[in-house]
Amino acid sequence: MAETGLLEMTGTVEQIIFRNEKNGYAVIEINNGEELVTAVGNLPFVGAGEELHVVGNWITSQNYGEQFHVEAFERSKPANEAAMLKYLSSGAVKGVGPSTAKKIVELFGGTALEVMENEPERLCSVRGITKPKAEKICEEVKRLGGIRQMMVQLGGYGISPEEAVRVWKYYGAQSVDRVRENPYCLCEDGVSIGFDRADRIAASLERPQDDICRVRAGILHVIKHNMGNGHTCLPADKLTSAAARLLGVEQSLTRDVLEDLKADTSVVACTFRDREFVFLPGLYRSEVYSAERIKMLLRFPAPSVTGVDDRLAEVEREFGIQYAEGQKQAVREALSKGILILTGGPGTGKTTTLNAIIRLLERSGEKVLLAAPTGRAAKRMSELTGREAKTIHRLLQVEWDEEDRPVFARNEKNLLECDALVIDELSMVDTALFEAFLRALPLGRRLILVGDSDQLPSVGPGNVIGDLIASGLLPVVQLRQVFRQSMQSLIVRNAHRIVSGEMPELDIRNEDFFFLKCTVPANIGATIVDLCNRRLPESYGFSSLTEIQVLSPSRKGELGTTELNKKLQQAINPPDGRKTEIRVNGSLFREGDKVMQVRNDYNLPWNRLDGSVGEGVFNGDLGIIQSIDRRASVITVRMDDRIVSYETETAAELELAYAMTVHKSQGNEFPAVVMPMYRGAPQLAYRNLLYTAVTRAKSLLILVGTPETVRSMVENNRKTRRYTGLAYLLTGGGEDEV
Ligand SMILES: Nc1ncnc2c1ncn2[C@@H]1O[C@H](COP(=O)(O)OP(=O)(O)OP(=O)(O)O)[C@@H](O)[C@H]1O
Repeated sequence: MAETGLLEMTGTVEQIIFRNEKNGYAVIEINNGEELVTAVGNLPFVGAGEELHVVGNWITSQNYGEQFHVEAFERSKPANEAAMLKYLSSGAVKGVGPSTAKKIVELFGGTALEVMENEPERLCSVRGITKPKAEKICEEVKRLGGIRQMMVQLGGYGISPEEAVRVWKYYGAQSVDRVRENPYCLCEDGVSIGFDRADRIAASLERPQDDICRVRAGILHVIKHNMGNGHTCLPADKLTSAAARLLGVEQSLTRDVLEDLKADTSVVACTFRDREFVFLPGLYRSEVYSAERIKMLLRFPAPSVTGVDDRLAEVEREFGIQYAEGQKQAVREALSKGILILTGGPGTGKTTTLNAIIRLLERSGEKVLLAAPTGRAAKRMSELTGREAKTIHRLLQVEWDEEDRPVFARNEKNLLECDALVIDELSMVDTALFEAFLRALPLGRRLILVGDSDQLPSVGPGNVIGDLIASGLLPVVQLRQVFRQSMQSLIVRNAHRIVSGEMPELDIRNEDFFFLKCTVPANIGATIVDLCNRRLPESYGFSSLTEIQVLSPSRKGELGTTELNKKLQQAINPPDGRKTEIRVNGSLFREGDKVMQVRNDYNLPWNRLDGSVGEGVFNGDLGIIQSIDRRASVITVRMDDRIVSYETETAAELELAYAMTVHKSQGNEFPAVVMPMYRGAPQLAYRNLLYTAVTRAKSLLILVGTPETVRSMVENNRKTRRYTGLAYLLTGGGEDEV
């Protein structure tokens, strides 16, 4: 069982010190006959009294000293009467408490488990155990036995105990049979073991390459993989050829199997302009719903507000501002039409325009709701409009089902109570979220969508803002004029140059945009670290932790966020005997580190310093690690005025955040941004990415690297092409469901 370099040990589990029920992580004490050993690792369903054979390594914990880190384990039933009593008293078998355990072991000794499993009627001789109770106990023991056996058997296929728990939840007692029959059942959404691993298991079972189950799973894998890249669908020809390449089979076979997938509605196909596109059913329904709902909103618009020009003149006087013609046009459209898309680059006055729109709508008695896709964007919207703005999820009163999928309490049956809904940062809204708020918006209400269509598209699948504009069906006002006040900023001027394909000015030395030429990657990294750790705090007074943000196009490589984070952590928050550290999923966290939440977790509880409590931490939320409790594996993070505790499982949602990818930075703004400019992955060297990075900086932007990299990004106008259906479905361009 042991692999090279690993140690083995056998003993009885004395007690469970800590256990995470969800992922099986546990801290236990093992008596190996000589001493009590603390062991940590993935030990699902392990109970006190069980005999364990563990394989792993000794590790030294700063707080707890030597611990045995378990990589793998095997278990056997409690070996003697004492172990049996310990096992049954521990509550491992539901319905059996310590006093019942004592009575059972007194009667049946070391054979208690066999009796419980095979002769439940004999249990009735124990006082207090009725026949139905005995049957229940028997079922529970069988279930536990089944889980153990399943874990051992699936372990033989390289499936970890944690993954085996997911398989069990999905397939129950049939788990092993299902995997043997069709290893690709592991790719189902609820199990989520990747296609590659399922394929290796299938190969070990000598399943042929052209096995239909394999081809089906391969096609679905290609679609899901592309969804991860933002597509909601794929052209059928591209899909079948990519799947054929992946699987090493003829395209004629993937074409045939695609027909089967269509026939049993595992996928949906649609023809747009003579080309067939393939969707997963959920995304197809989502785009169709959104297109139909938009058409309905256009057909049943909100009532027009009259006399806009006079009212606007009043607002101009109040705000002490002269609105430009484009802005006036936007206000007129917003008040006279049911839907408006307001778009424009930085400093073109979108927010200033929005403020007039909100003021005028409120004056005519409309109730206006404001929302944005991320917590940060909502916060910024609140600050700039002086009104409450929520995340879209919060607005729709999200809850999460067992599979962690969002379920919105606000929907077509429980509509939003408002006259107008304003959504900011539309470029970050993906297909599913767009559908969600359209479902909750009553007909006859106003919808104002604001965003910059040149920003990077949403992380999730879809190209909502692009498709809505491209459809030509909705009123769009594009603001182009940059106001003098904003023009003073070289960041804004250069952002506009970049978006129109011109080289930004790199030689100006006394404004807010600097370019530091550096041609060797190691020097670029060192310069960035020095800027963040010393030069910018000294010269500008920026805080390294909270005000300076390093952005990089990529996670990988010498100048990717992973490497930069290590270097920045070492410089800004170096190891210190007084600071506790912990390693989670290979990442080292230390007290005082800057971290980021990397996915939306609406159930994560927090408390404020003023004692108020709530839940929900969002993708992109930044914080500082306040304390680390290694024994309980808890990391406590302060995010603005909220304190959030992460346990081992949720800590996987944290990453170091001295550096973050440009994609992750969307919707955020930082006082100072520093970014490497060095040739990297060509698919990440493009104009929108540079534009998005530059527009994240409020007061200072420093690019470090080669002008050639800047040039190649500016010149590469490869708009990230996304295959989506919304624009076609809106224009009804001859779509035809197959
Ligand atoms: N009509 C106007 N006259 C004078 N100044 C204006 C006008 N409209 C906007 N501004 C000023 O231009 C600057 C940028 O405006 P605003 O913040 O509304 O732009 P934005 O498009 O929302 O920018 P960003 O996308 O960067 O947030 C602000 O300082 C604002 O006061």
